[in-house]
Amino acid sequence: MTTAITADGIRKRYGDVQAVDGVSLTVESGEFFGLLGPNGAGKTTTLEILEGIREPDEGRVELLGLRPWPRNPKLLPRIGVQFQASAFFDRLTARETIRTFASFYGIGHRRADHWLDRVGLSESASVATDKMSGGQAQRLSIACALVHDPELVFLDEPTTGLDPQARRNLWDLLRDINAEGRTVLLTTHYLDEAEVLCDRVAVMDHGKVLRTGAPAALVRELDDTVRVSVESGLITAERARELFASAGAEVSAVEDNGVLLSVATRLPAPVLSVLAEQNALRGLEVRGATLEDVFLHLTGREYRA
Ligand SMILES: Nc1ncnc2c1ncn2[C@@H]1O[C@H](COP(=O)(O)OP(=O)(O)OP(=O)(O)O)[C@@H](O)[C@H]1O
Repeated sequence: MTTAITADGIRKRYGDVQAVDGVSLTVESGEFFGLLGPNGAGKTTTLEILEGIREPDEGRVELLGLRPWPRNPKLLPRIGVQFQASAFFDRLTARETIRTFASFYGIGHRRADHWLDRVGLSESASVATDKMSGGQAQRLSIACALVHDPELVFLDEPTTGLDPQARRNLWDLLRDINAEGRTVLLTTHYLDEAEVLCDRVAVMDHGKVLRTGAPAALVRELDDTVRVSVESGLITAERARELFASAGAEVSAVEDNGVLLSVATRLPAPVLSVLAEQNALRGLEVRGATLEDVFLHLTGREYRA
């Protein structure tokens, strides 16, 4: 495998805020890689530095073996950067927009229209960009990033604000783009999105990468904790702790957030017996660890997108 992106010790400060604080990562060619973290974690700043549109205070970046900063004209045809939908010209239609982007690369109308079709916008080609739905605008912005067939694609929170169906449709499109051999680097604050799409993720918080790995591997490192939850109000957390202790049920946490009483344990059977004896099983859910638990474990706090 060849390396598509290398970042070594990148840092960026805005006034008092250390937005990126020593990020190093490597993305292999063909990988679907996610920068994952809550709002303000430093994902967008990291992405902009990787893309070569923002200069880091420190550190070194290589894309496809080349330095992206200062702007490198040899690199531009090989990378695709998704702009936020708000950057479109309001009065242009979807077709005029993609043809405009295509013209920057000397690409003709046929190829531009092909990309409209690829993202499912052929039928909305005559709609002005300011009249498009959020999902349509996101798909158009992705088509504009891909119109010159780049081998490396950067996407900044491509599904934010979309309804669940529109998100799933976009996931299919992103998977196809990657399956064609393109390297994809995306930022997201959705844990489920990272879990479903990414070969590997870098979990970020406060400008640092806390851990990098395949989502499933990060979850496995947690040693298979299972979360058992029931409706809140059936039994207090304090009483539950006492009963688990006297029944010899090993639990690592019992929390009540007012909606659910959740128990983290590696052995769910005795926990379930205790709850059953107390007639406290209403709303029962048992689930294995997820990336949410990985974040909790790495930062000591609940994930808030
Ligand atoms: N141009 C800027 N000037 C000053 N501070 C900034 C600027 N851009 C970002 N920041 C700050 O830097 C930190 C990291 O922001 P960044 O946008 O990189 O994070 P993020 O993880 O992408 O968050 P979000 O999901 O909200 O976009 C935040 O505290 C943010 O307020």
